[in-house]
Amino acid sequence: MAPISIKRILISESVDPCCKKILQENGIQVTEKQNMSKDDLIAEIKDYDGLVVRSATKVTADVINAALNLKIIGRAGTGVDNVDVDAATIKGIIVMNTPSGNTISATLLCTIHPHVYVPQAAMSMKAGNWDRKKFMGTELYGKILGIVGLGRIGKEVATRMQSFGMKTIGYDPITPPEVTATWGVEQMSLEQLWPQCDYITVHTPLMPSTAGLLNDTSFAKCKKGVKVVNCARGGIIDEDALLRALESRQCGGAGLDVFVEEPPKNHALVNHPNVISCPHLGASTKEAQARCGQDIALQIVDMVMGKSLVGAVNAQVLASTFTPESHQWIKLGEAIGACGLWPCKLNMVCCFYHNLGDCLKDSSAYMTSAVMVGLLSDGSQSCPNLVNSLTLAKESGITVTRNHSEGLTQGACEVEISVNGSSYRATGSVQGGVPVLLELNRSVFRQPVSLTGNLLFFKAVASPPLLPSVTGLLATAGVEMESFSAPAARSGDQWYCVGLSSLLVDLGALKSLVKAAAQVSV
Ligand SMILES: NC(=O)c1ccc[n+]([C@@H]2O[C@H](COP(=O)([O-])OP(=O)(O)OC[C@H]3O[C@@H](n4cnc5c(N)ncnc54)[C@H](O)[C@@H]3O)[C@@H](O)[C@H]2O)c1
Ligand SMILES: O=C(O)[C@H](O)COP(=O)(O)O
Repeated sequence: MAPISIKRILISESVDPCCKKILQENGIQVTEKQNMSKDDLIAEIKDYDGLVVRSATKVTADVINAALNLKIIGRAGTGVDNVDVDAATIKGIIVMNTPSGNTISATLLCTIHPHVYVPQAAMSMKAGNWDRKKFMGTELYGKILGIVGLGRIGKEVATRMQSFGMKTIGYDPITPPEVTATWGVEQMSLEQLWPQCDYITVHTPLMPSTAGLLNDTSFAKCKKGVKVVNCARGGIIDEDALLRALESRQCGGAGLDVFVEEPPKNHALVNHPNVISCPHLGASTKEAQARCGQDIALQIVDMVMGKSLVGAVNAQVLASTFTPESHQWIKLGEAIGACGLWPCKLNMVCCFYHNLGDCLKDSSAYMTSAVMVGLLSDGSQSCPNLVNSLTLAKESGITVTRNHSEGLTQGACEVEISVNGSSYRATGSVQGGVPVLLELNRSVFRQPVSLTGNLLFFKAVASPPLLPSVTGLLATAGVEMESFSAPAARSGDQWYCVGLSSLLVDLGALKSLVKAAAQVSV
């Protein structure tokens, strides 16, 4: 990827000092200013190329639009729900997080469970009491824990709670049941899960599909006295419904680290005797903060040097494609009303899913090879946000099957996408930190194709004059061919990939030579 010039960064929250140090050592000026009001931030942000935040800074569209030079928003932590990712993407601003930095700390907090009333007992003793009857707890041994969201934290919570003798069941729309079975979590539908649980803990991001996941209706399906934990994001458990359930004793207790409004103005939940709460402390350990601070600084430095783009939850992808059925060239960017810029979310793959899903479904447009490119660029197991992308894909009616089976080359991932009854398949892997495409719709490339830069994919009948014809055509369009990746097979319809100096303004120029085409800028 091309280097990005970042000269000045604003850190607007308490981020570990190593972050500032690493950035400065790499020639970036750093200003730290905490507790800014929205207006202060809007006035301040104008001068910076980068912004580093935690969860308290609300990086709204107003802030983003006031930023004249902003190129990167770094989240030293996991959740990016405080950043308007769409607004950033539309302005071409990369949003990146450090998704693994605080996993263990967050896990720690939610496993310190309200099974005994330790905080209340401690307060009572500080008040000079010795009350051994009041604080009767319950064992975890033999109890059933329902884990909603089986990603990084969900997995760590499961394995720890199993060590207390709990049976762990769960639900996740993306992490496959056979995967969670290997770490002892039996998956089932939420309908089946609610009535079985003695405890429920949620570990999903806050998204429209997870807001109010536990609500009046789901509480009613739970065992009387169920205990719940929310160390993920305020609002995943509906706060009003939780209060009602606590008051009716349908819910026997809650452990809350996060709130819809932080700090909460309404203290009804915090003050409830069966609630243990913390002021969003899931990531508040020295180790987690050091990791997140270091990770975000190094990720930014790597991006500035053009080495790699790690942790980006959005990426600017310009793509267009050709629909062979209608024999019409369409620019999908325009189809989704974004002038060729895909307003993607949670990795470029997600833009294909989330924003294109409806477009593809409704227009029965040809599923683009670009989709697969997007997938493969995130296709490695190391891609932390893939699960979220896949969630959104599913919501858009696109089925994605990922296969890391033994039949594949070491470390390779095969992706099959079904939409509108058609399937498309690609195989790729990550080599030297760079995602590569190995095979596209049965065209096996002679050399792995690096999925970086401006790429044109096209399907054409293999023939010796193809390369000179394409080169000539590109030259006429004022675009240089920087690389050419051909398939191993030399006959029939094959997929090719060409690295371009810039994307073609109009893919239609290729119409006379190719049967299908798509271009992306990664
Ligand atoms: N309290 C804290 O300080 C703290 C610290 C770290 C993370 N968090 C929060 O925890 C969340 C989870 O973190 P993670 O690192 O485990 O993320 P993750 O991306 O590894 O896992 C999230 C999981 O949720 C699943 N999911 C998405 N939609 C779902 C749905 N509708 N139902 C069930 N599952 C669904 C995803 O498929 C994924 O497996 C973060 O998004 C963040 O908001 C809080
Ligand atoms: O999503 C996260 O990483 C956690 O909620 C931590 O947020 P914080 O960095 O504001 O503590």
